[in-house]
Order: sequence, then structure tokens, then C-alpha cells
Amino acid sequence: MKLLEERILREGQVRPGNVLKVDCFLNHQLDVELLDQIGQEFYRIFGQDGITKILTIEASGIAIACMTARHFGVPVVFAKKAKSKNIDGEVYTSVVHSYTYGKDYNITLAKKFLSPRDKVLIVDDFLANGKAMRGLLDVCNQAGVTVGGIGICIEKGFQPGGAELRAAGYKLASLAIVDHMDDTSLTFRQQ
Ligand SMILES: O=P(O)(O)OC[C@H]1O[C@H](OP(=O)(O)OP(=O)(O)O)[C@H](O)[C@@H]1O
Ligand SMILES: O=c1[nH]c(=O)c2nc[nH]c2[nH]1
Repeated sequence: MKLLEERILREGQVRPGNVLKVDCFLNHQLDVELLDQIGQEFYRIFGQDGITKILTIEASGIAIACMTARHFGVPVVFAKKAKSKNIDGEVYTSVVHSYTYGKDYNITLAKKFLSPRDKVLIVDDFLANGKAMRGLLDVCNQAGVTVGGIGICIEKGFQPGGAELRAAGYKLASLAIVDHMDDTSLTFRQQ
């Protein structure tokens, strides 16, 4: 997606530890117009696939999921990382290692929000080692839902998550794939 690639080139910063900082527009301060166009692009790619729910993980996926759901006209449900007294009934759980926080989380999602009749589109801001996605897929598997697709804003193509998901046969669309980045340059995969 040209618009997203241009924005990454203009405002992204490469930080130690292979971290691409895009907090000016994607995952801290939010450019809602850009997010809306991202949602529209996911709808172009997955709109005919019978999606009944958008699934993501807190925190950074939520805004993207909401803007995407506006185009699909379906609900958003997100996996929670924090333990909460506000979650009742039975829950699906899985363990996720957070890339940026460098620690493991138990994620939870109330069972009542996913049913085997659902076909979900999973969205997130980043795909790196694929740990967050594996946790979400584990929850989907426990719930017996069909995974209709995976929509990612920025995939770091030099880390293994994307290749593993494609090899597993998922319909994965990454709107920008960074194949290389360092202090002086950043290149995208031609798609
Ligand atoms: O493919 P992975 O290696 O799992 O990396 C991608 C995940 O890492 C980030 O989440 P993070 O744990 O940093 O939390 P945040 O959503 O609160 O920013 C990002 O939002 C993805 O969910
Ligand atoms: O803002 C972010 N930048 C990254 O490089 C990254 N990798 C996983 N999750 C990430 N979030």
C-alpha cells in the first residue's frame, strides 16, 4: 500500500533491536484517516470472504480493527493481555511473548464472543516473529472458528512470522513488508 509505505519512509525511525518506530501515526498517536484507508484496503482484499468478526490483540491492534470493522459492518473482539476483574464466565487463554515488552503474557478472550459459526479476519499493526498471531490462532483453534484471513499493516519480512504463516496456508495480506532496515536505509518488498 503506497500510502503506508510513503508514511513509513517519511516518519518511521529504526531503533536498536530491529524495532521500527511508527508511533507518530500507527500505534501511539493515530492518524485516523490513514487507518480508515487501511481498513478500506483490508475490505478490498477480504471483503468477499464471508467475514463475520474482526479479531485482534490489545493494545495496538484495536484501533486498526475498529476502522476495518467499519468497512465490513461486523463486530470487533480483542484478546486481553491484562488480568481483569471485568471478565466473567469462561475464557480461552494462550501465552504470548511480547516483542516490544520482552515478556510473556497470558491472553484471554471470553468464550461467548467466538462461535464455530464465525469466520474471522485477524488484524494487527505488526507481524515480526509471529508470537502474537500464534496466540490468536491458538484461541481461534480452541473456539473452532474459521480463520478467513490475516491482515497486517507492517510485516518485518526479515523476521520469520510472515513466512511461517504463508507456509501454513493462511491468506495473509501485509500492506507493507519491510525487507531490510538500518539507520540509513529501509527497503520494501515489491508485491
Ligand atoms: O509478531 P510478533 O513478534 O508477535 O510481534 C508483533 C506484535 O508485537 C506488538 O505487540 P506488543 O506486544 O508490542 O504490544 P502492543 O500491542 O501493546 O504495542 C504488535 O502490536 C504485535 O501484536
Ligand atoms: O512499534 C513496533 N515496532 C516494531 O518493530 C515491532 N515489532 C513487533 N511489534 C512492533 N511494534
